[in-house]
Parts: sequence; structure tokens; C-alpha cells
Amino acid sequence: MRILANDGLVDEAVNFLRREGFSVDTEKRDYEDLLGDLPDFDALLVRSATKVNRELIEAATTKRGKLKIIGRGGVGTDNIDLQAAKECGVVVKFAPHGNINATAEHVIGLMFAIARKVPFAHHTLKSGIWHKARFKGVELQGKTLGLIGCGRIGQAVANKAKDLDMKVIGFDMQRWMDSEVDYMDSMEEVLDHADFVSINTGGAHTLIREPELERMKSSAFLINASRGVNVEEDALYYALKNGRIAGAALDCYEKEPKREGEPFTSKLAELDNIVLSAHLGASTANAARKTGMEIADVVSKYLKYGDFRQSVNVGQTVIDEGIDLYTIFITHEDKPGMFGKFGTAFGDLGVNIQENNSRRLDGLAQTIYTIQEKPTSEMQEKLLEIDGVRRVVY
Ligand SMILES: NC(=O)c1ccc[n+]([C@@H]2O[C@H](COP(=O)([O-])OP(=O)(O)OC[C@H]3O[C@@H](n4cnc5c(N)ncnc54)[C@H](O)[C@@H]3O)[C@@H](O)[C@H]2O)c1
Ligand SMILES: O=C(O)CC[C@@H](O)C(=O)O
Repeated sequence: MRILANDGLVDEAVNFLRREGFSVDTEKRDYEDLLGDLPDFDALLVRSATKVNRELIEAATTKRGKLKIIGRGGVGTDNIDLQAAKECGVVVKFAPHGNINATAEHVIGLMFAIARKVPFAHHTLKSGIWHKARFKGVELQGKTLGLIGCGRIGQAVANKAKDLDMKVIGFDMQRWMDSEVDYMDSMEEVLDHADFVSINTGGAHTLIREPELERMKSSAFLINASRGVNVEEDALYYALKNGRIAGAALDCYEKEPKREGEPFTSKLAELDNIVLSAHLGASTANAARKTGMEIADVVSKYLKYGDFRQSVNVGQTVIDEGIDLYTIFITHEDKPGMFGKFGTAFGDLGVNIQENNSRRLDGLAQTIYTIQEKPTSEMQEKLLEIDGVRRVVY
């Protein structure tokens, strides 16, 4: 099977995939070439640069199009049309673990940078002027960090902030059991109390607009290494310009250049109480290695074993299907044709099969059917009639 890694892939992951028996192509295609070439690939691996839209997915999944899976080396899948992929029978998987630490460290780095005015001091020294009094900063120790979104990255930021003797509060609809975050009941409560607010939700919703900025302390700093859309840049610009909040540090923007070396234009860059980085949260060699290995592994498992774990556009397990399901357990001889007979039996009884899972026993096999109807003794009897079936229970 052929895999196209269109946004680069670390050598270790390329070698892993080759050892697993795949052919791997890392030559970057532009959009027009992708449209022509993608139908010949079984998997497409991307980071954030390649935009995988409906047209591309549909072109790669015509009757003879081979594309089966798209792997996103990272967390945010906003560059992939998940719905189009679902409609075309293409699973999308992500690799959310490899860049947790890199992004959390970047958040902490941005907090220090804006609190101690390091980039401004650097800038003035580079231009040959000594300024000391102008760059008095604030310490993180003893301050309150407010997290909006306390998932994988939020929790890692919380742990690091605790080590810096910060108090950590946060808001999330989902609460982790084992967490350093002191959870608040609303985002507003976090905004009211935090000295540093860090957005870590991801997604496509705007959370911080003028009313939210109005709620923040005038001495507070806003950090966004989540997604540009999470913060309304116009509102932030005026809040910073008018001293409504003390400063901001951003890694993500409403409009981000698509290619290395392209111009970046934003009126935020005019301000001197903001620190900007170019979506660098995950940009470390270590994160690239871990993320590359993670996406290679989960894509390989789908292609080789039909393993849905780490899918984002379909249920990872039957539990995620969100319907009532039942199980029936069959112990049977491990020989060809058994599943066909089970399928026919269920079909004759009008039973819809959701999934079957099988493991080899010594000379036998244990198969569990997950079905959409409650098992009955009639089902049990019909399955027991099949030659090679030893036991049926539910
Ligand atoms: N700057 C970078 O380079 C970089 C790197 C990695 C990830 N990210 C971004 O960070 C985001 C978070 O990553 P993660 O791995 O922690 O994801 P995650 O899914 O583990 O955590 C996100 C959390 O936000 C919560 N959430 C969503 N909407 C919310 C809302 N309106 N209010 C409060 N909480 C809300 C979710 O319940 C979840 O717990 C990613 O989606 C991605 O966009 C950026
Ligand atoms: O690919 C990147 O560098 C961005 C990573 C990050 O935004 C993510 O969502 O994983």
C-alpha cells in the first residue's frame, strides 16, 4: 500500500512505515498535483499546511480511488473536511499526544516573554539602545493562571504552572479527575480572577471578544496558543491599545500565511504590549518525532488491522456509535466460512450486526458479535445449528 506524507515526516516514522510494508512518498505536492495523484495513494498524512477539502477527498475516492485514511500529525483537524471524508468512507485519525509538552512549554515561554518583556528588551538592544527602567516586569510566582480549556495541553500547562508556584484555575465542560486545576463553573469566573488567561480549547469557536476582555483585570495578560479563531483580533487590538488589559502573547491568528516566507500582516503587530510567534507551539524536533511516530503507528494499524483508535470522524469503538447495542458470544472452530454462516443466520433473523471481534483460542475461536437487537433463544438455537459452533451465550 502507498502512503503520501505531504507535509513531511521524520525519517524514523518513514522507516517504521517501510518496515511495516508500506511504500512512502514524502515529495510535497501542490493542490493541483494532489488532485491528480491522491487517488493512487491508500493514505495521506498531513500536518497543518495541506488543506484537505471536499473536492480533494471526492477526487481521491471515486470508484477506483484508493484513499482510505487521512492522518493528521497533530491535534487540530481544522484543515481537513471531516464530514466529506466521512461521506466518502475515509477515516481521519489524529496524533494528539506528541506535541502536548512542546505546546505547554511554549505557553509558559510566552507567559514569561510578555511578563518580563524579553522580546522588547531584545529588540532595543539589537538596535543598539540600553533600556532597563522601561522594561520592569512582573513575576509569575504567586499569580493566578486561568485556563480556558483544560484538556491534554491545558493539564500540562497547569502542571508546569504549579511548579512555578502559580495558582491554577480553569473552566472546561469536562473535568479531569486527577488534575492540578481548581475548576470554576464558568469561563467568566476564570476571566474575573486570572492574572494570565491561556486559551487551550482549539476548535472553531470565538470565545474571547470585547465583553470577555472587559471582564479581565487591567493588569492581566492573554495567551493564545490554541487557534486564531478563538480570539477576536479586532477586539483584542482595541483592548491592548486602550490598556484594557496589560498584554497578550499569541501563537495563532485568524489568518495565517500558508507557506514559509510569506508576508504576515496584522495590525496587532503595531502594538508594543504584544508578543507574537508564528504558530510555533508544536515546532520542536522532539514533538515532530513523537507526533510523526504516533500518526505512522495509528495509520498503519488502520490499514493493516482495521483498528479505529484515534479516529476523529467516526466512533473509535462501538461505544461511540451512540445506539443501543447487545453482545452475543460464540465459541467455534477456527476455520474458513464461519463468519459467512453467522452473517447469514443473523440476516435471516433480521438482526443488524454492528461489529464482530474475534480472538483465537487453542484450535478454536472466540467471536463476539455486537448487534442492534436484543439476543433471544431463537438466535442462540439458530447459531448452535451451524456446523463447528460449540457454544453460544448472551
Ligand atoms: N500552537 C500550536 O502549535 C498547537 C499545538 C497543539 C495543539 N494546539 C491547539 O490546542 C488545542 C487543544 O489541544 P488539546 O490536545 O489540549 O485538546 P483537548 O481536546 O485535549 O482539550 C481541549 C479542551 O477544551 C475543552 N473545550 C472546548 N471548548 C471549550 C469551551 N468553549 N470552553 C471551555 N473548554 C472548552 C474541551 O472540553 C477539552 O477538554 C488543539 O485543538 C489545537 O487547536 C495548538
Ligand atoms: O503542525 C503544526 O505545526 C501545528 C500543530 C498544532 O496546531 C496542532 O493542532 O497539532
